[in-house]
Amino acid sequence: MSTPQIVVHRDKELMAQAAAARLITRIVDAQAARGSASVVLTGGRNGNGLLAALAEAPARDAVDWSRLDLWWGDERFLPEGDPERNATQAREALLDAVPLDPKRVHFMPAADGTYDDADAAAEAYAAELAAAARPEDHGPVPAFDVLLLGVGPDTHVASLFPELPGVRETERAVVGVHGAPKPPPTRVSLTLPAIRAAREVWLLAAGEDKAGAVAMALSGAGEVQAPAAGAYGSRRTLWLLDQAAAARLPRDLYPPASP
Ligand SMILES: O=C(O)[C@H](O)[C@@H](O)[C@H](O)[C@H](O)COP(=O)(O)O
Repeated sequence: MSTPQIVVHRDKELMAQAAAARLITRIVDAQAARGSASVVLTGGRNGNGLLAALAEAPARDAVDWSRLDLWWGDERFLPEGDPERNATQAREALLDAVPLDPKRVHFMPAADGTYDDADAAAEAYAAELAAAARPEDHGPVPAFDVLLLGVGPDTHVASLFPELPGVRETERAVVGVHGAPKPPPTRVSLTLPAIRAAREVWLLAAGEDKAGAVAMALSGAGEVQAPAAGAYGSRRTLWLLDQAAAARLPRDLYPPASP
């Protein structure tokens, strides 16, 4: 478990641009060290804002897109191409604009009849993750280089909501989620143990409606009540915030924001 580091940016646009620059560097470094890199994407405005900023970043061509594995932290269990699917939004923000290897883009299953329900889809995704894990990963999912998470105003991350069964899961890597308070209600999500297999976990939050959630998760709350508190990487846990989302954090937790 790594102690959270907090970085506060002036506003959400700067936060997205700085996170995109940071992600480019991390991918390039991982590709230089090991030949490829793996990133887990999140849904939501801030995750998509990061992808859109990456699409605009001049340094994006430093990434070898054909040697990047992409996974998802969660997905809304809807038909392929639905505008509310995280995959559809990620395609629009970035993925359709860069030369990825389709074999390395691991979409979560869609509600297209292949799987009976979100639980069966979750099981299939867990099998895909297990097949990609190498012995040195020491577990049923790969040791992702960077796993991105948006933080909800109720402290949810991926589709792990406070007090729902998903956040209590300790065995399975992926679960079907039913009755999510954020629509749509049926989803597929990585669990906390799968999230914690990542080398680096980056949590993104912007806006005043996130200030309470950020303060709660970083002030010692339990992960069942505050799922974001249980999201950390084996080497690094980074909270990337704008000033509004950081407003209720004790000032001694982070250095002043850039002007
Ligand atoms: O499928 C989803 O909705 C997400 O993966 C979810 O966990 C999201 O990241 C948070 O709700 C934050 O969303 P915002 O960045 O839009 O606030």
